[in-house]
Amino acid sequence: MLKFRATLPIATLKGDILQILKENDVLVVCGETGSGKTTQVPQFILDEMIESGHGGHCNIICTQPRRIAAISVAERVADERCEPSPGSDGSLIGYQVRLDSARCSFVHSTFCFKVMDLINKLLIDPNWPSMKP
Ligand SMILES: Nc1ncnc2c1ncn2[C@@H]1O[C@H](COP(=O)(O)OP(=O)(O)OP(=O)(O)O)[C@@H](O)[C@H]1O
Repeated sequence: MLKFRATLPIATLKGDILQILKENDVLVVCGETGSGKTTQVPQFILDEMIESGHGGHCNIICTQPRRIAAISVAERVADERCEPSPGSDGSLIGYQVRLDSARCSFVHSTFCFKVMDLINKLLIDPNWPSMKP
């Protein structure tokens, strides 16, 4: 999996992406379909936060247009990281699609949401997700 990830076009841009994110609040990434935007960019950020000792404060939300895509991306990222299924004990990855939630109670790292569900959640609680110490 690590070798596969390194072959994706976006892999060569990891350093640039992280550097730009340090200096800016917003980064727009455009690339060919399958180049790794969805599965890799959240992992670049997550790994950087873990390596710098801030993994516990890291909260990444990855929205997807469809329910099946949200679940599939979460499962794919968990596979790539050799982690248990999304939402299982010890997995850093979770997803939420309407009432279908696979999310660890103690880790808040990467969530794949159907985009409308995220908007609804934020309309109910603009402070969501709250950072945990
Ligand atoms: N569920 C999966 N099963 C197998 N391979 C996958 C899966 N999801 C992604 N991949 C592989 O990972 C690569 C990167 O996928 P990713 O979804 O990150 O690309 P993307 O740039 O976000 O594409 P898109 O613009 O279509 O959303 C794909 O080219 C594919 O080879």
